[in-house]
Amino acid sequence: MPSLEEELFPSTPGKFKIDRGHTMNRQFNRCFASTSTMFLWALFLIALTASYLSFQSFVDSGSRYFTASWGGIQWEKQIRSSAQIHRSKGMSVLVTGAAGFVGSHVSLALKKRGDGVVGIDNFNSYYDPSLKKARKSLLNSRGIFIVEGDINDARLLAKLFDIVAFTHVMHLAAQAGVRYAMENPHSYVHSNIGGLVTLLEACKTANPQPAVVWASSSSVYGLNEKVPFSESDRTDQPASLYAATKKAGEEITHTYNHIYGLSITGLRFFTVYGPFGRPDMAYFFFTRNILQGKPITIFRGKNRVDLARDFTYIDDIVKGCVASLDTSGKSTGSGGKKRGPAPYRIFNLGNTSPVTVPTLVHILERHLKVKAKRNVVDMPGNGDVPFTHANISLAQRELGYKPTTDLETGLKKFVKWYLTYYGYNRGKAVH
Ligand SMILES: O=C(O)[C@H]1O[C@H](OP(=O)(O)OP(=O)(O)OC[C@H]2O[C@@H](n3ccc(=O)[nH]c3=O)[C@H](O)[C@@H]2O)[C@H](O)[C@@H](O)[C@H]1O
Repeated sequence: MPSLEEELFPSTPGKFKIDRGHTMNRQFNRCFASTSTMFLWALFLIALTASYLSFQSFVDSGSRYFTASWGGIQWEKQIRSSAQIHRSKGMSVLVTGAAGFVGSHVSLALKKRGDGVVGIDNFNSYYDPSLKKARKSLLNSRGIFIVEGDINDARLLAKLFDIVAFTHVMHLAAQAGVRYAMENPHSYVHSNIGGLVTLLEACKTANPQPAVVWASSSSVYGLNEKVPFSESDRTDQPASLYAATKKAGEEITHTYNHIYGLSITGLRFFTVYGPFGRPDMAYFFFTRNILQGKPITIFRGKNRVDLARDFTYIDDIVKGCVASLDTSGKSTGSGGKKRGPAPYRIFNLGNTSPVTVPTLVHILERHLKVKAKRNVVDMPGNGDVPFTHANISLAQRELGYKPTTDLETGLKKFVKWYLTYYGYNRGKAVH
């Protein structure tokens, strides 16, 4: 039997030099017995070549069609409408990670006061994407459009800056989570370093350049023992790859500020929690386990010392983010060239009152009215740090940042949201 290739390309040079025997020759002779058959074959080959070439150029010029669902007149219209500013001296902000925890809250706050907001999010499955879709629906209902795409997609970013002259970028897309970095180290490099550079390249090239405010992390303080943590403290002893990529982000943004005149503000968030939060964080999955009657594992530090975090409520973080955007100052570059010095700032956004993990569990038990099944173990060497504590005086001075929600109040709001969102059925959360 002739191969498919032989059937379609009977005149391929070389093919017919091979003597395939009598049967083959008979078929060949039958095929080309008349001129009209040959003509039809020629037409067929021309059509095949033409469609192959046009397919190739389609693939080359539009590989995005195979990887993402963006583009088109309707799509651009939605972006323009979402970016529209509805207050005087308002801004148009590109929010990366807009379907994420902090991203969705910041987007809503900006939109509420009349700023233009366009979101971008890749809706990855690091945690339940249905929660991200729910946040997206909420944002859509307030007139915020979220582009489904990746910050590593330079063509998409260029297109967005083509459509809208964003005045600001609120960069919150990242691979979060301290302990997951041991499982999937490359996802941290991909998002927190590769994605950041791709985004900064787009920002530096944009004309006008936007001011960039982005999420660093309290984890950059790593093994620093001087408390409370101040922005001028050592940050060269990260305890996890997550922390290392955030620290790298601070250095990378510095170079873009230095070379291209991008206005940069890095925000070191301290364990942010609240409604619509991240299910990979302890307060969130402790709640789920307590309601489901499952045990929770509480890590304990050296010499049986409790671990503590400067838990910071989402609304306080949002105020810090918005104030950072408002005070960011302008980028000075254009056409990829620096025209003068631009601001480079780093702020702690914490709560300034660390609470131990066992206390966090007590508060949850009280709000949930269910007793936790505790399993206390020594802190594994998984990237955790024993405590965090923010000095926020710089943010207070420069941004007017003043957190107002303590853990007791914040967790009460979280639990209320959790029970409304997931439901509560005799100790079983419905997921
Ligand atoms: O501020 C940040 O920059 C980071 O904050 C957050 O990290 P963390 O402060 O580590 O929060 P989270 O995981 O909720 O653990 C809280 C506490 O529970 C303890 N913990 C945790 C898990 C467990 O099973 N048991 C336990 O005791 C654990 O040892 C810890 O003491 C963000 O996730 C991270 O993305 C980053 O933004």
